[in-house]
Amino acid sequence: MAEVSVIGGGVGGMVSALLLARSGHEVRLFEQLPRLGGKLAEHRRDGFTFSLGPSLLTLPGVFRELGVRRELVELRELCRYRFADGSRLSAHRDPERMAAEVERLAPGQGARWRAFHAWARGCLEASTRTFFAGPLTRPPSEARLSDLTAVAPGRTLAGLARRAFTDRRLRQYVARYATYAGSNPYRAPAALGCIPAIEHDHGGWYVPGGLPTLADDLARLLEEAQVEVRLSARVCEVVAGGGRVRAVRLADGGEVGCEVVIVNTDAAELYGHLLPDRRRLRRIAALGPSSSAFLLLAGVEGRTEGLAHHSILFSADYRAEFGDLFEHRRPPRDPTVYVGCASVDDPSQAPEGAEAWTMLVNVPARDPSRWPLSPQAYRDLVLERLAERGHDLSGRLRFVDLFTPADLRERYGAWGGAIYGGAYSGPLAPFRRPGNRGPRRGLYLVGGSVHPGGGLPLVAMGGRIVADLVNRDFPVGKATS
Ligand SMILES: Cc1cc2nc3c(=O)[nH]c(=O)nc-3n(C[C@H](O)[C@H](O)[C@H](O)COP(=O)(O)OP(=O)(O)OC[C@H]3O[C@@H](n4cnc5c(N)ncnc54)[C@H](O)[C@@H]3O)c2cc1C
Repeated sequence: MAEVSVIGGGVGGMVSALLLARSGHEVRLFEQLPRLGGKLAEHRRDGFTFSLGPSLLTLPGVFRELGVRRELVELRELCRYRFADGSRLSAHRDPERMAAEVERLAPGQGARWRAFHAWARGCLEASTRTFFAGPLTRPPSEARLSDLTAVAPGRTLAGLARRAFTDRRLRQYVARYATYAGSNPYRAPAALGCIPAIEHDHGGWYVPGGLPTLADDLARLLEEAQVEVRLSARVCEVVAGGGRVRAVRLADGGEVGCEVVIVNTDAAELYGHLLPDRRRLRRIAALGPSSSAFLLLAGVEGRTEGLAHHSILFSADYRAEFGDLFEHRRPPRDPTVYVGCASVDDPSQAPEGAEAWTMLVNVPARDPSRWPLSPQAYRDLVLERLAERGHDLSGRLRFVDLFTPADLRERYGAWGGAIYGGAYSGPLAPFRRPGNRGPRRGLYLVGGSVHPGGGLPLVAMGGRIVADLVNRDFPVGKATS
């Protein structure tokens, strides 16, 4: 049995704390904010509720296995896409309906979508046996030689899209999945193309009451497992000596001794401040930050005919958009806009006769004070683009609250406001991100900035990987000195 300190109450931190407490360790979790959940958070105003983070849940089985029993709503339409030429594509969950919809949009491409889906499924199966299965320190026992080729090594996601489809719009649809990892499709590995198989084979889900209620479920499970949760408790140092961790030091001056420290803050925050390590920090910097988000949270008067729960309104030139994001590091002049409206499926999210709209634009992980235009001016640009693409909200806005990269950085300690730590840039990027074991005995990392990556299911899988590592290194029932 070990005394375990978890720094950060995001999903990765909560899952590892839960599993280790269930294994019999003594677990304390320190969260700097007054609530658990990290980026899984909400914003409320005047009867409207908005998610500040996740809006789509995938692979819900990962949470059910932990004991989350909440009823979920499966979305039959995963997302509605609108392309710059005005054409639309409804991404149906059911693969056959999706293939028919692709054929309707672009005759001749339905069969190509089936082939692409079969490839994505193979890639997902290979990734599940290998990449998601463990800490990557040794080949997983289930791995097969063919898994190496199943993930299309050496190809970018945009390259994969070019091979899969001859229609420009469908290439944009595939490339879009890089943004699930905050990355540039023209640099990100093709393996991210497995995400459509996650959505079409396992579904996309909504959590009634809003996705952030999942954090409340996990908090209840932590209480049952007798994890000691300390809120508004910022850790400012990991104390190490003799090659192992010894304690965590709190900003209020207190120190708590422990044999195991699990870091759920960004890896850059660990190596930059909590346990400075310039070499490891340089390695993270070399990845370049993943993208951040600019959110417009709007209380909208009236109901919008035919609005989907999730919509993507694409830009005209994806290459230029990602050039703005990752090369010029400025908010895209012609951004793709995500519109989420949970009140389509859940009336509790907005007052009667109104809608809660979350509009998300990918922006660089950079302080808005260094943008070429102010957040207010960019807000107006986004609303203009939206109006051009068929959603004119003028006269319907009760309010628009903004959430910027500076908020992501200040609230959660996210590196420059990056959502997922380092970007997936280059074919080997997934293997160059920080691993789950730290450079001292008893030090582990979990969460969106480390292996296996960000997004709710992956950070939860990371929590399990880290709990397994700790259980192996500090078996319950054995002295661990
Ligand atoms: C706008 C947006 C949209 C997203 N959409 C989706 C989606 O649709 N689907 C999906 O699956 N995922 C989505 N994600 C990603 C998902 O939210 C994250 O990958 C996941 O929640 C991150 O979990 P984590 O374990 O890395 O912890 P985080 O959420 O990063 O939490 C880390 C915690 O550590 C705390 N902390 C930091 N430093 C300290 C310290 N020194 N002491 C104590 N506590 C500290 C922070 O306050 C925070 O609570 C989205 C994220 C964002 C921002």
